[in-house]
Amino acid sequence: MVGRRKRQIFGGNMSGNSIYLGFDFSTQQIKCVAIDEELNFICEKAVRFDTDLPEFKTQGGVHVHDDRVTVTVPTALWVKALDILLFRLQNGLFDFSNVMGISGCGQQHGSVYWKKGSKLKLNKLKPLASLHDQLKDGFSVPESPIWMDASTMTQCQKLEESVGGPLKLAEITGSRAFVRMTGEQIMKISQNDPETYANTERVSLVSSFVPSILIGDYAPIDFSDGSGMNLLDINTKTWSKQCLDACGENLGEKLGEPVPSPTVVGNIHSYFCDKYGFPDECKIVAFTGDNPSSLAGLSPRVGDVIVSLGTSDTVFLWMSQQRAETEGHVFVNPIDPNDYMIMVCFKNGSLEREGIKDRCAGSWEKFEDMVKSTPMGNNGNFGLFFGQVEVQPFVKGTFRFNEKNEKVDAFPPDVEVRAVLEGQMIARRVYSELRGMKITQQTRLLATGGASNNKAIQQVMADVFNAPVYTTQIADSAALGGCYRAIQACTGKQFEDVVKNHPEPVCVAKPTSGCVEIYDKMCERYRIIEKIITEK
Ligand SMILES: Nc1ncnc2c1ncn2[C@@H]1O[C@H](COP(=O)(O)OP(=O)(O)O)[C@@H](O)[C@H]1O
Ligand SMILES: O=C(CO)[C@@H](O)[C@H](O)COP(=O)(O)O
Repeated sequence: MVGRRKRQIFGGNMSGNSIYLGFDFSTQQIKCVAIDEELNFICEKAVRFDTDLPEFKTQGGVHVHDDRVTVTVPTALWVKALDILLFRLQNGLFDFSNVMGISGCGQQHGSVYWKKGSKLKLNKLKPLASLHDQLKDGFSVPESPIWMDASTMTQCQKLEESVGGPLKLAEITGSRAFVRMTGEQIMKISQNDPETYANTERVSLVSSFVPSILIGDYAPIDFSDGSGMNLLDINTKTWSKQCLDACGENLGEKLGEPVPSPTVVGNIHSYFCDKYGFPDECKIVAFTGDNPSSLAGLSPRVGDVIVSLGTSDTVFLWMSQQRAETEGHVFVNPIDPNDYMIMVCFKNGSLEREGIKDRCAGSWEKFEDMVKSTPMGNNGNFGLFFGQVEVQPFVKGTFRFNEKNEKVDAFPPDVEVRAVLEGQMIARRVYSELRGMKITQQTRLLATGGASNNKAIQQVMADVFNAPVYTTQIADSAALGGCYRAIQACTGKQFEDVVKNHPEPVCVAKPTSGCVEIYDKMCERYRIIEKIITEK
């Protein structure tokens, strides 16, 4: 929630102030938050892929292919979801006529392949037909590869070799090669299906695909989400020729020029004015990645560390300097392109917790009680749960060790629920520390995402990191970040001025006495266990 939630009803903008919308196209759903320039909350709406769009047959928002490593989303699903979301807002009597700016974000790394001729389709959108009917045949690759995909090991190797190794690639693009990165995904298509690649006139990220529909033309990729592609030189903020050449012929032309994140990319297309009542002058601001957008939506203080618990778990912070590492990622900062954002990402987040909740507890309430009933350190039991191949370590499977460090096949339910939380948070801490994160007396952990209001998760996080956990009332900081960034770019205000009414986060969990000794040792143990399971 932003400011005081004084106007929760649609059409609540009685003052006639300018309204700003923030969209979040994340893994399991799309969301929209509306606020005014003073940051008063107006409304929010969501469309969930599995339940609201069952015809696309997604599970957890995605299609996992038979090989278990290819993971995609039908591009047309996102197109249909956008119309449904706007229709739901309209049906709730939301008045679009004061919307002066829109921005937002998309799940990172996912790519969209526009077929030759699609630019014209975008230009000519007509309000009498749906977006889906007009655009569904506009994609040369109908299933967009997304961040959960792990099918590009060969391409990772090739890209690293082509620039002189993993560290060199990290120096140029902010990350060594990772299977989910967009450059590697594009390389796979250009190698395996050159005809389809040649028939593609534009490659968008999820984050540049949505504003392309909104302006009815190809919208540029922003520097911050562009940093998650292994293609952008984060030092010069231009595409790296070496990387482009390794990934596909004429790739620069298919990507278009990247832009700073706070850039107005065009006015809204008449389709949206005629159908929903947006004003002609409504500006569309470049969208960015969902994690960079959360950085904006949480408006952190120096030293704050953000822990996002969505489908993926990520840990990130704002940095004014960066150093290349083979762990984690450096992105160009979404608010100030001269600064950076440092991040580590874990694929097995909410879906692993949810599976164990279903199997061992039945409800989140029971899950919380079970975690509370077990001691910090779980009496020496340690578990790592990788239902999908993890980002780091690059491993799949379930690994349970008892207090004698013997491998066991199962834990009692209450041990299992604590084990998943401790194993996850310890891995998040170890990798954040490898990436240079330092917890000091001043550090606040700002928790966000679907799982961030779970009391047990908050407490385990506070104990493992030895830092207090804070939340804000709107858990969807990514969509909110879209609103803030829209105000920043549309009004030309400094970001600090935009967020001056941003509500102070509230402390929800403090470290328990004795946590340091327990979890410092468990972090050491994690490193040993990780070696054992990766060597195997
Ligand atoms: N009370 C809860 N405790 C823990 N996790 C929860 C709770 N409520 C929802 N979640 C988790 O939140 C996840 C969705 O988070 P969200 O940030 O909305 O995802 P995304 O943005 O990736 O689509 C779900 O997969 C679910 O497991
Ligand atoms: O791959 C990454 C970040 O590098 C993921 O964090 C995606 O950006 C998906 O985000 P959520 O849907 O889990 O928020």
